[in-house]
Parts: sequence; C-alpha cells; structure tokens
Amino acid sequence: MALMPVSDALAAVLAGAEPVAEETVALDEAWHRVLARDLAARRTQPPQAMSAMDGYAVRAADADRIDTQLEIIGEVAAGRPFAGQVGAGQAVRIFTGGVVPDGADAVVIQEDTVAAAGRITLKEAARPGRHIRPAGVDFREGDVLIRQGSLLTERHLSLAAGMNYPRLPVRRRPKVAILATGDELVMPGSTPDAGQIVYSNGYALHALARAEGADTIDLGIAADTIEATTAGIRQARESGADILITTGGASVGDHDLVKPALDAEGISMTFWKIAMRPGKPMMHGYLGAMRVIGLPGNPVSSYVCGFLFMVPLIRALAGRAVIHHRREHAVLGSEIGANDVREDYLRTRLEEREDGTLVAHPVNHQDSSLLANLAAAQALLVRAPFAPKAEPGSPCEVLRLPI
Ligand SMILES: Nc1nc2c(c(=O)[nH]1)N[C@H]1C(S)=C(S)[C@@H](COP(=O)(O)OP(=O)(O)OC[C@H]3O[C@@H](n4cnc5c(N)ncnc54)[C@H](O)[C@@H]3O)O[C@H]1N2
Ligand code: MOO
Repeated sequence: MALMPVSDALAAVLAGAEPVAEETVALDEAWHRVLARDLAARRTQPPQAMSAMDGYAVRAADADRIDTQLEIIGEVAAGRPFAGQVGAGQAVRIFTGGVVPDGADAVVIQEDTVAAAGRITLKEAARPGRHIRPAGVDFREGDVLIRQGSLLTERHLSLAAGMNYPRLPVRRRPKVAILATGDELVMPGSTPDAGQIVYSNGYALHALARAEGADTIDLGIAADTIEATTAGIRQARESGADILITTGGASVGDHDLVKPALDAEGISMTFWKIAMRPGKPMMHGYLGAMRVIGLPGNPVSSYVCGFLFMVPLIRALAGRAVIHHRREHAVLGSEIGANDVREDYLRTRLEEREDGTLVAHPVNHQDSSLLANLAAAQALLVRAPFAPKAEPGSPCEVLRLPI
C-alpha cells in the first residue's frame, strides 16, 4: 500500500467527526469543557453606576474647587444603596462597589478630603465621572460573551458566573481509551530485566487527551499475542470509548499484532502507513462507532502522531470551534538537508529574537526513540516531502508544542 500524505490522513481521521452529546453541568464542573451554545449575559454588569473607590459621592459642578465644603447627608456601602438625592453643597459617604446615589456624578477619594463635624473639605477638585463605573461598562444583558465551541478556561467560569449562570451547556467529554502493546514493557519504578523497556508513551497521551477536555481510560499493556491485544480492543468497545488509541505493534514485524487483531475484530481500515516521519506505520479505522488510531510504538512517533491526529479528533468530537494546530512562521537557525518522500516533523528548540522573529533550531538527533530531545523541544518544524536543502535564515513553519 502506498504511503498516504499527511493531509489526506488527517482528513480521513476527521471525516464525519460530529460533536458528541450536550449536557448541563454546574459551573465548577465546566472547567476545560467545551461550551455547546453561545452564552448571552442574563444581566447588565454593573447593573447601576458604582463607585470604584472609597470616598464621597458629589455633584462635580459644586465640587470643582479646592477647599469647597460639603455637607455629608448619608452613607452608601456595597449592597446598601442610599435612597435620597445628592443636592447642591451635599455629599454622600460611599464605599467601593456602592451604588452612586441620584444627583451625584463624581466620587472624590477620601484621601483628598478632610472630614469634620458632618462636613468634608475638598483637597482636590471633583471631575464629572471620576471614580465611577457606569452601568453596563463590563457587559449588558443579551451580550454574547462566550461562543459555542470555546474550551472553557478559568476566566470563562468567572465571567459565566458574573453573567448569572449557575450551570452551563457543554459537550460531554469524549472518551479516549489507551491500550499499549509490547512484551518488553514494564512500569516505571520496576527493575527491568535484560531487553525490557520502561513504559512511557501512555503518560504523554493521557495528558494530551485530558488537556483537550477528554476523559481517558487506561487499558494497560497487552502482551504481544492476538488474544491479549483482542481483549484490550474489546474492553475499549465495552467501555463505550469514542476513540481507541493503541501504541506499538503497528509495524511489519512478526510481533506487530495490532493490525491483525483489529482486522480480526472487523475493523473498517481507512489507512495504514503514512508519508510522515516520525509516524510511518500509523493506522486508522472504525470498529462500529469507535474510531481507532493505531500509533507506532516509538515514544516520539506515538507522541507526535497523538499531537497531530488525536488532538484535532478530540477537538472535533468535543465540538471545538477551532480544531487545527496553528502553523507559525520562523526562520531556520541551522542548515537542514533535503527531505525524502515523508513529511518531516523535526523536534525543534525555539529562540525569539528581539525583533520578534522566531528562530527554529532543530535538535541534533531526530531518532524517534529519543524522549529527552522531545522534552527539550518547544515545537515541531514541518518539512514538506522532497523539500530541498535549506540554509540558515531561510523561512520555515513550526507548530508549537503544548506547554
Ligand atoms: N522493516 C520495517 N521495520 C520498521 C518499519 C518499516 O517500515 N519497516 N517502520 C519503523 C518505524 S518508522 C517505526 S515508528 C516503528 C514502529 O513500530 P511499532 O509500532 O511496531 O512499535 P514497536 O515495535 O512495538 O515499538 C517500537 C519501539 O518503541 C518501544 N515502545 C513501544 N511501546 C512503548 C511504550 N508504551 N512506552 C515506551 N516505549 C515503547 C518499543 O520497546 C520499541 O523499542 O517500526 C519501525 N520498523
Ligand atoms: O516513523 Mo518511525 O515513527 O520514524 O520512527
């Protein structure tokens, strides 16, 4: 089978990916969920003009000179408005967040006054509107402030609370089941025997998926047998996973059993093998409604493919408005050789020059087993198939990795 171009593979992975069901959750459950509908403010904020400072509410017209004396006729605190009217020569004691009383159009901060015997003397002239937050300066009832498809940040939660929403309509979290394969894998903290490798791929994949708002299911490590691999695949289906991610066993070796096991389960395979480095033996297909992405076992390959394919798929299923990684322009910090048939994703450090130019410095060794280089990289530099040799300073495109 010919290697599939990366863009075709991504299109195949995303084909028909519709947002999962909507549900309503309490505000403090909504962090990192995706908003299912546009959210319009249920109230105006602030609802009335309010003081931004502790001081005195006055009429600017008769408080425009230093040493003016005004009579204090009452007090307003946050939550306790003043019922009366501020007239000529009068002032009302006011505190931050207090409703500006009728008649007043300025606040003089208390540091600019001297108070004695029910009167204040101004040490600073008042100016109309000074230290007053007008009604609706933050937002007005009906304003759409958070759009459908937004991944809700902690800032959105406070805003939604201010808009008077105790609950929010969100998408349920897509479920991602992750199954590792490989007889050689042992858990971190063990004492590996000769030839054994410490399991690492799943940690990055679970975290990548959760950062996109998915729930993950850990299916552990299947031994390199058809039976164990099949058991893992069936467990994923029973768990109701939207996506099954496998790692390892994707290539052509005698112990690479993921594809045979998926075939035996009746997968409808859309592709196996893509024109990409790292990640060549990646596969994708459907087992009923469950989408399956078979990632290569090399730790860098599994991460890069997870980043490039699993992340956009989770975003699409979660109903995100923006699902694609954004490419940024950079210049090369060092020479790179001509590319072959595979689109290359080079681990790269980024340097930001004073003029804002991004300089990409690919790490020296790009072998897909090198986790230290992956952790040290800030971006992936994208090299088109058959790109010619490129000199330092020539333009290039990078994808920033999550921080
Ligand atoms: N004759 C060919 N051989 C290979 C080809 C090819 O086209 N022809 N492709 C190579 C490429 S490219 C890749 S990538 C790898 C992928 O192979 P598999 O998906 O079958 O991966 P494994 O053999 O199972 O593992 C590769 C390597 O990674 C380690 N590994 C696996 N899983 C984990 C894990 N969860 N945590 C940490 N490390 C893991 C494993 O021990 C191996 O060292 O195939 C090439 N071969
Ligand atoms: O494509 Mo493999 O992922 O080079 O190592």
